[in-house]
Amino acid sequence: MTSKLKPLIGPSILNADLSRLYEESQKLLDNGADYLHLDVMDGHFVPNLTFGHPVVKCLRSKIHNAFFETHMMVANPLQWIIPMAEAGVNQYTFHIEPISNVEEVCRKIKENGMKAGIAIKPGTSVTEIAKYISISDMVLIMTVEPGFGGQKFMEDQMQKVRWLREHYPLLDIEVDGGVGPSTIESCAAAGANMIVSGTAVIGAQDQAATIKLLRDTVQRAINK
Ligand SMILES: O=C(CO)[C@H](O)[C@H](O)COP(=O)(O)O
Ligand SMILES: [Fe+2]
Repeated sequence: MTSKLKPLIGPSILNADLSRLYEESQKLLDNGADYLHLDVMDGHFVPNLTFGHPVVKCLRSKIHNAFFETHMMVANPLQWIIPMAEAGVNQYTFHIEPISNVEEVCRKIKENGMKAGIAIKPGTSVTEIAKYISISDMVLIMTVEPGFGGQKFMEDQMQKVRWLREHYPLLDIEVDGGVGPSTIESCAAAGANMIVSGTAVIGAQDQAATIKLLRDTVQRAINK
């Protein structure tokens, strides 16, 4: 069967040496990353703080061509759309849990030239997000509680990925949290095609080989 689904690997720089954000990001791209997953936390939606649009803008000034996804773990996603678009973000992925205006947020993201990704935490049902698929470009199923890198992969979230893939054969489905060589088979078999991997890629002896392994595993599952 031919399919338009592509395996895409987007390393997260959350657990990298952020004093060397540009060097670490460029190294990931040189080692085969398809996009960069930039974790933005506001200390409200999640109990942690990372960085915001000023830092993304600085990174964009040094890396011109790569696809930037910001994973917005923020209480008010509407607030940061214009600053992130101006900073050069390509895809703005936000959580539906804290808001009731998902349609408005998706519309504004697109009006500002970005793709709209919608995300759910482990405790949120997949049916909650399914109603917004037609107005979004991608769905992110979190496989850890958002807030910190280096946590254990939650296998029970794969039922959501399976359900989505069954109902939406060509949807871009992303998984994020605890994903690496030991958990990629499960993600790929369930139907995820966009793979965020932080600790496993950043800490790998051979980043290029690890990224390739993740991509090849997803490609094999797509080919089945
Ligand atoms: O959104 C996140 C945490 O909220 C990160 O993207 C995620 O945790 C990636 O890091 P790791 O692969 O180390 O789990
Ligand atoms: Fe993330």
